[in-house]
Amino acid sequence: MDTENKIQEAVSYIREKYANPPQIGIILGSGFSFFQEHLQDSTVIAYSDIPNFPVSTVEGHAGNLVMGKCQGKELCVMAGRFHYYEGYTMQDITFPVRVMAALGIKTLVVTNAAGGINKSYSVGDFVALTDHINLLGSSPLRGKETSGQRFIDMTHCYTSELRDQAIETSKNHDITLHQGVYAATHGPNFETPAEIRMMRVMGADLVGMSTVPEVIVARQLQLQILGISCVTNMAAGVLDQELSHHEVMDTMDKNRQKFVGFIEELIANKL
Ligand SMILES: O=P(O)(O)O[C@H]1O[C@H](CO)[C@@H](O)[C@H]1O
Ligand code: HPA
Repeated sequence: MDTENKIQEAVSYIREKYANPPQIGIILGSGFSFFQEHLQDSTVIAYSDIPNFPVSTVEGHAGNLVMGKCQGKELCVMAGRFHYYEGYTMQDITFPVRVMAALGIKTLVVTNAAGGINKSYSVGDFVALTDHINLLGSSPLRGKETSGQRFIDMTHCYTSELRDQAIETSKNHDITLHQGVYAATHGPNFETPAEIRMMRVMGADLVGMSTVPEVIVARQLQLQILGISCVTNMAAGVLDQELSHHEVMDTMDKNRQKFVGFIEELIANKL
């Protein structure tokens, strides 16, 4: 079956469960899954039930597509994302973005947990992405079968109006929101201090193991894109301490309330 038919199969299944077309898609990063509880009149659909969907294998990624309302808007929330390091292909991990676009979203909010490379950042800060560096070694648009345009422009990938609105909104909340460049690495091992020094020279402010494939496909589909990272730890070698997924989850847990107020206001007024 080709990609377009697979997308239509998934869309039909989701529409049977929840008829209202979503306006906004949100991908929740590691530890962000709690946000699904903030949707009203929601329908939770397990990824394992959706035709052609991959399933989550990472702690902190629930593995549900949650359709529902938030601040009067219709949302499609991915509580759990897919990473290249889980062994999926680039096409697999970005398939849900194609499905959300086919369901009708016009805006995609991509969140993630990331390591802070920029030494002016602190653990618990948030960052609105201005750009990214793809160190994954591949693109989700690679392949003989082209689903959509192949040579897409990446100059204005992250929508500046959405970023400006996020910065404005952050002023009403007890959060620090920087602007920065996200470097995506293959993972799943964390980086070495030497790799982090290299990424700093390249111009990266943050590092993580996701987001970029989803953003490339969202850009191909001409969605408006807002990328928000939580600095869950300082990147390897910045501090004299080892990194762990436990620390990543712990930081997200401590900062979840701040994030909810901020994102809800953004959804209500700006997205
Ligand atoms: O990017 P998200 O999914 O938020 O998760 C980040 O946190 C995990 C490492 O702790 C990695 O999967 C990294 O990419
Ligand atoms: N490196 C890569 N991915 C991450 C990190 C990190 O330091 N923190 C959270 N996700």
